[in-house]
Amino acid sequence: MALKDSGLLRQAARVGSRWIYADTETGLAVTNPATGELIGYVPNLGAAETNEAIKAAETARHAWAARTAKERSQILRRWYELMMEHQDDLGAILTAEQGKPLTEAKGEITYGASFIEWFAEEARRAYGDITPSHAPDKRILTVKQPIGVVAAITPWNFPNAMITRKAGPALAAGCAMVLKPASQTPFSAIALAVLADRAGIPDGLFSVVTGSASAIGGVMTSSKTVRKLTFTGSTEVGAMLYAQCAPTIKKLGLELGGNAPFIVFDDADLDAAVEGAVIAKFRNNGQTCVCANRIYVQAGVYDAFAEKLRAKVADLPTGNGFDQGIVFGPLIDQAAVDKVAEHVSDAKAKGATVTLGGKAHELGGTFFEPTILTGVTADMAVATEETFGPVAPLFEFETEAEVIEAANDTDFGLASYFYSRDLARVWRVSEALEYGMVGINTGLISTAEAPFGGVKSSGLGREGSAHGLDDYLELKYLCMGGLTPAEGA
Ligand SMILES: NC(=O)C1=CN([C@@H]2O[C@H](COP(=O)(O)OP(=O)(O)OC[C@H]3O[C@@H](n4cnc5c(N)ncnc54)[C@H](OP(=O)(O)O)[C@@H]3O)[C@@H](O)[C@H]2O)C=CC1
Ligand SMILES: O=C(O)CCCC(=O)O
Repeated sequence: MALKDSGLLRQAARVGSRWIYADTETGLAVTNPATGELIGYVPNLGAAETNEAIKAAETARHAWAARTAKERSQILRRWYELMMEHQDDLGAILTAEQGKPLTEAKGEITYGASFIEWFAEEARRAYGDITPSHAPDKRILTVKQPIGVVAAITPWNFPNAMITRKAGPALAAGCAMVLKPASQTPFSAIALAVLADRAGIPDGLFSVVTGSASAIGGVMTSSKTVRKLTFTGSTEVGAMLYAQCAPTIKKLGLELGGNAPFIVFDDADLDAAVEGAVIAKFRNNGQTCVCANRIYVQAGVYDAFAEKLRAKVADLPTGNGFDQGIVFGPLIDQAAVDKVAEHVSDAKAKGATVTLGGKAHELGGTFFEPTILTGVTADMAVATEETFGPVAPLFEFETEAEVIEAANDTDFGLASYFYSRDLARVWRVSEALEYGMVGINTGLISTAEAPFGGVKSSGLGREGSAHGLDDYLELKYLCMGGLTPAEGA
């Protein structure tokens, strides 16, 4: 891969103060999902190296937390600037290992960098407070302190931004982080560690350990030194990690699966709803936890919406993410293709109609045709399971009450969306949806300024926004006694 700065593609893991290089015999191969070509190797590390990284983090964190918030802020700011300076190379590495089109990959770098920028600013705002006291000789103070060593496990769908959304607040708060990136996309994480070094982030403060998920995760979850685990990925693995963390009573941040409803009411601006559905459904080829998974359209506009969406999506090209103008890249792997194909065939078998796509793409590999299904009903797998692929299932509904009940009838509660121009309905529906996030007349809700997170099986905690910093801080209450009341009081 031709990069402007070839040092960013490093076939090595960052463990404490050292880089451990991969060899081709024992290393893990990383391939391009669009072509199957080998990109390189990362070391296959396990328990010993994870312990080493945790120890280094525990050592590094004290001096880091003792710096002024402004000093931490300036170093994080430098990290952000380096990410932006190297946006082209970081985008190219991301497209090579993840598959998303280059423009979208560079967009993810801007998005990822924005978390470092935001938390560089928030570092200086970890305010405590003073509460009116219950006794004349006492004062009640609250201070916020860094939680300590944080372990992070991140997925392949956003190989940059899901890391910075965690590392930004952790380091801003004064914590140290040990990260295990997804095995399919480790080079984006490693490039971040290279830039962290260049930005002056001290040794041990941000380790990237590649290798066996169960060995690394086992040490992270059982370590008494690790005080918080932050994870983005499947609900199944998240629940397992939650259980593994129980004996050491860690704080947990879990960003898990979703089953987002996208509701179009009769009174919606239909063209805007179609634009929003394209973004909410097909961003990253349907491989995000906030992707619209169920599209509910009111009976009066169902046919018109279905046709407008079909016409719009039919024009969007699929191919290698490095080719000009591509909108849909490959899916991450064959398992993803199989799941998408299963959901389509299950829906067809139960009576749905395929109005666009519906099968593996003629390009072969892990490419799948963007697909639209009409006549979809609640008994189909697409209604209850996250497809994580480019399938838009359109359900028809009659009343607001009916669609709210259907939208909430799921174990998940991450993102939801609806389109309406009726102000009273906007409030009613916003309040009735049992979700952590609601997009109202928009299909794109993600930004560093907003609290990202879910309820129910979609997880715990919030990332981004001012609340995102609090997830890496502990509240400490200071009760100051023995204060002599003023004479005569
Ligand atoms: N909420 C979200 O954003 C995401 C949701 N998903 C959902 O999950 C499905 C499966 O995707 P998948 O990539 O397998 O997601 P996983 O949850 O398996 O992977 C996410 C991360 O967890 C790690 N991991 C896996 N098993 C363990 C373990 N036993 N202990 C510690 N860490 C572990 C993975 O490591 P490794 O890569 O080494 O296996 C990866 O870093 C998708 O189809 C989608 O539905 C997937 C990705 C993101
Ligand atoms: O899929 C995810 O895990 C996160 C979605 C990306 C975003 O919108 O921030």
